[in-house]
Amino acid sequence: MEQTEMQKHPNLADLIRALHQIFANDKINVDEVQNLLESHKSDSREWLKYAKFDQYRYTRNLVDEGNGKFNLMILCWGEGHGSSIHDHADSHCFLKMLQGQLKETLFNWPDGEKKELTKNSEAILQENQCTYISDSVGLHRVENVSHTEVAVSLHLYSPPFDSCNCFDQRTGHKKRVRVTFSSKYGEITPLVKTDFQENN
Ligand SMILES: N[C@@H](CS(=O)O)C(=O)O
Ligand SMILES: [Fe+2]
Repeated sequence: MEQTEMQKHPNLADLIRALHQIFANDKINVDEVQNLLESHKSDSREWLKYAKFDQYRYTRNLVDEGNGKFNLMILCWGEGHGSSIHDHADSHCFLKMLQGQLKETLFNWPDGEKKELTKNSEAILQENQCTYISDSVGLHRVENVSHTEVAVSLHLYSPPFDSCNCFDQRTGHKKRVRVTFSSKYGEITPLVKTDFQENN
């Protein structure tokens, strides 16, 4: 069959349809999802309505609830915004860059009580790149280290979750936090409490 434009570079609507098909199966292939997300080329006209920035912290904006199988969301990172070191509640987590760059630092799970978390690796994620993490890979912190450019990323979590653990780098101490949405389907959600703390 001839390769259509949709198969090579699905637009956001095609991408969401394809994700629904993949996640209708119980067993998912991480490489397949990662390749699909990477094949999508970011077009800000498609996601601008979800991109709600906050002055003080990164925002989470729900795009699609994936038939209960996954949550797809757009995260908006102002200059210098970053997440705490956290896990992903036993879910698969795909992070695809839509605009700008983010620094991802991987940490190992705490090794015993009151010990500093050890860094595993760090990488700068470039526009359209897609990376994957799960609790079996480790913990991470994500930061927009730029002082002049914002960043926007697309995240897919399966199964969806509404809380995860944040970790203190120096002691390894963990704390359960709820994760919430600043907006859903392009509409601001009222009374959103902050969860992850600013790092910078
Ligand atoms: N996992 C984080 C974003 S990131 O730092 O990967 C969240 O869902 O808010
Ligand atoms: Fe994360």
